[in-house]
Amino acid sequence: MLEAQGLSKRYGDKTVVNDLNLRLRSGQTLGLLGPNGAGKSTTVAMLCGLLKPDQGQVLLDGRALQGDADPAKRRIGLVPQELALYELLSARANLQAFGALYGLAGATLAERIRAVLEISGLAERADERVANFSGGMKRRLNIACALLHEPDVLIFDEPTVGVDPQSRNAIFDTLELLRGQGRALLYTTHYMEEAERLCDRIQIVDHGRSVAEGSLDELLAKLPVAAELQLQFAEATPAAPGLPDDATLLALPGVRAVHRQGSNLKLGLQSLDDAAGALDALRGHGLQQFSSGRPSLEAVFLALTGRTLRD
Ligand SMILES: Nc1ncnc2c1ncn2[C@@H]1O[C@H](COP(=O)(O)OP(=O)(O)OP(=O)(O)O)[C@@H](O)[C@H]1O
Repeated sequence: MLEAQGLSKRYGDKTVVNDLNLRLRSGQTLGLLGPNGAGKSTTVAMLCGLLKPDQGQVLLDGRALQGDADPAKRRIGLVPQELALYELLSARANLQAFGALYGLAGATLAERIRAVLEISGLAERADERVANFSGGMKRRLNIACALLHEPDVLIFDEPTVGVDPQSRNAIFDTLELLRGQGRALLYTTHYMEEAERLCDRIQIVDHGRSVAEGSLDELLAKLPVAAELQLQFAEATPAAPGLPDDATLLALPGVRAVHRQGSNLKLGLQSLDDAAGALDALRGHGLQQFSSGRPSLEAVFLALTGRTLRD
């Protein structure tokens, strides 16, 4: 539905978005996952026509968007990272103001306000001043504003930053509802757990470039290991008494990678079945706890960029 082709943006001599392609499909959530400063918000601004790309174009159903004044932009809803609300007005008055901006009025606007208050779980607080709302409630109202004009494409720029768990779950429910309605969703985040949980497809960006795109299973299939064993020791692992060195660990059946960080040791395994043998070799030595399972997106990011998402 919404497609970006070869988007690039430079600030001075720094290229912050570099030849980026992406595609949003109806009834699907695409996660744009990358560390702080990867270029996600800049990409979002270009997708919405708020920022002119230096190169590339944005297509909506195959037709190129012509910047900020293009009427087709009405089909796109943006939930910006920065809250854009009138603190001294009530939630309802905020929605009336945003609805008027979209050209909604009268009974249509009243019905849309009722519907989005319901979706965002704010119906009972509709007539309270926004200044009295928690951070999570403000976020939910921010989302409600973007839903007023029933856009086909919805873009969420890190909507859960600084949000309490209850509001975060309400936001996730809203995303699932919108996806079920056949809308195309883009969700930017630097929380890989959110990308894993919410997104049908995930595009990993780093330094403005797309480094991988696919479903979670497709991305995990890029890894040389199919499972991980994580162990925590009482002391930093180089000092733990008698703990085997990397070469010894790599000689164990199915062990393909060893990563040490502080008192944590992580083994990449060919299969989950190899976890028991590796664990036997590591018992004692001050082992405090362990867990095993399939690798996370973090492992994909590390394998592709040599860094962790939180570096
Ligand atoms: N107007 C601007 N002028 C100069 N540099 C900018 C401007 N806007 C963004 N940048 C730089 O571009 C890079 C990408 O920023 P952007 O906000 O797109 O990243 P992001 O992935 O959204 O990060 P975050 O998760 O922290 O919001 C950063 O290095 C940022 O400092």
